[in-house]
Amino acid sequence: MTDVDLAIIGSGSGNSIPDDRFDDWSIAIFEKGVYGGTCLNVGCIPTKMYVYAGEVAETIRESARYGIDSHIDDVRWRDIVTRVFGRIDPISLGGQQYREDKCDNISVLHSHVRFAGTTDDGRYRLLTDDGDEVTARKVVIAAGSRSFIPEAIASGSAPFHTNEDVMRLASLPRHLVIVGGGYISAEFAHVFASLGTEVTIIARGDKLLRHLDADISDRFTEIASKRFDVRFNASVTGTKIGDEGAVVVELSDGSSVTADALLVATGRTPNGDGLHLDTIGVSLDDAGRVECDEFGRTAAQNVWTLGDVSSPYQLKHVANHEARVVQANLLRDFDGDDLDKFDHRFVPAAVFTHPQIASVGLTEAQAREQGLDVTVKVQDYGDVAYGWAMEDTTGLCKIVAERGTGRILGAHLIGPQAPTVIQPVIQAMHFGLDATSMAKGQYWIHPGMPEVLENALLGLDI
Ligand SMILES: Cc1cc2nc3c(=O)[nH]c(=O)nc-3n(C[C@H](O)[C@H](O)[C@H](O)COP(=O)(O)OP(=O)(O)OC[C@H]3O[C@@H](n4cnc5c(N)ncnc54)[C@H](O)[C@@H]3O)c2cc1C
Ligand SMILES: NC(=O)c1ccc[n+]([C@@H]2O[C@H](COP(=O)([O-])OP(=O)(O)OC[C@H]3O[C@@H](n4cnc5c(N)ncnc54)[C@H](O)[C@@H]3O)[C@@H](O)[C@H]2O)c1
Repeated sequence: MTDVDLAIIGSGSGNSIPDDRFDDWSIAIFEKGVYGGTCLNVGCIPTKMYVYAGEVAETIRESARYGIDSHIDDVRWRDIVTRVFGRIDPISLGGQQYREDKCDNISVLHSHVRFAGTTDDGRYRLLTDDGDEVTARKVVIAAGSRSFIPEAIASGSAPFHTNEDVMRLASLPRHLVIVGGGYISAEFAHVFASLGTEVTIIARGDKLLRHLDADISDRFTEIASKRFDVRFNASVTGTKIGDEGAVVVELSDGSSVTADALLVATGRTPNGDGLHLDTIGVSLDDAGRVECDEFGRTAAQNVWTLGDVSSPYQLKHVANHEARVVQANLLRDFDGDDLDKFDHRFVPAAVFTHPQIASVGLTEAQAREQGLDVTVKVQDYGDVAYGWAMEDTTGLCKIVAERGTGRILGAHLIGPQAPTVIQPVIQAMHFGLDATSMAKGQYWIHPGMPEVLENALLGLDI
């Protein structure tokens, strides 16, 4: 049995907690999977490397519009896979080796771990599947989330993929069917279609990216419906293996889709259910998240949590922010009155599909539901100089603000570089800058794409 000052469950954002302020703490990091967690290995980073390859392919395809004739000779899938993971795998391994070989105060245990109550002197008992027992004075639960697989697919006979393995397929599928109409679906549909795969999306509702502002989800749904075969209002009732190993996905309307591969992108389940949290008096909420307060404290003394396992926002920038808060709080008293708080006021998000999408704050519908006096301006990308130069016909920027005060309530963009273009609005909201001051109180580089923001702000009826 080993005794440590701090146990960290999960090497994603949890791995960023031990810095030099913790050099005299003994620390155990538990990781049952690949070191570095979801974002690095099977999430944000590799997906965006594929998205970039997809963007290059799309640029070539669209080049004739600008008087440049070009064509794609070949898509070397194996080389794309090698480029992506040839860069990522060494980073994961390097991070693991740094903790194992260079941090004398840290041990890494490569196993699933769970709680087993407390010792007589109040230390937390942690048992690994490998048979190790560790006791800890403080614990950080940073165990992330996993793909949710609908029962009809889990119990079907056809093989399926998730984000864990779809980026390492042996060859580029000719036809990919994706179940789900959210983030992961929108990003992978773009990637695979760009590289030449025929894509079918199975969506439960009548729109894609339904959680976004209606103008954005409507626009994306319209664009995606032209690019992919989208089956709306359809659920999967079963799967089977067809001729020559094909995947057959059976739908609630009696139809079926036959493809080479099936990708499941139907949300992510927090991993708190595998931790035996009842043994330390910590509960999961109705969504399966580890319950905590705004400081990251669970109901158990000196047990903290952060990221996908407990957060309503399954986003890396949120997990990282929460890790910084918990890191600062670990160095203080659990019951102190000087703890840092999670700041979830204006959490931005982006979907790296085509066109790119970014949003922050309230949708127009949410602002109206709150009874606010709302003013809205939708500005087309094509009406500002750079969007016009690109001959953009689909991009839009929507700003939602409060009439009278000019308080910015939300911003929603679909169009080239939307996740970059939106950043000044995120900053304005965080620092309390109103729409008029933001529009008129600074220069906007002409003819830069952020002029789409300037014009939207100026167009508000405040
Ligand atoms: C395909 C995809 C693309 C994404 N793209 C983006 C993006 O572009 N931008 C963005 O902001 N977010 C993105 N996300 C979300 C982002 O990856 C997550 O929000 C983030 O990685 C969560 O970090 P975390 O530290 O909470 O969990 P993780 O990084 O998942 O780390 C948790 C770790 O805990 C380990 N673990 C779990 N249970 C145990 C246990 N009992 N014992 C031992 N180890 C355990 C797991 O193996 C895992 O490695 C994406 C997610 C996916 C799936
Ligand atoms: N760019 C990014 O920041 C990024 C990219 C990818 C993933 N992520 C994170 O990962 C999370 C998970 O992504 P996701 O796309 O899996 O989830 P999601 O919540 O974005 O979308 C899930 C989709 O699956 C559908 N669905 C849910 N249950 C279903 C069922 N039983 N049968 C059929 N359809 C069902 C939903 O209606 C929805 O369309 C996201 O919520 C996001 O937080 C972020």
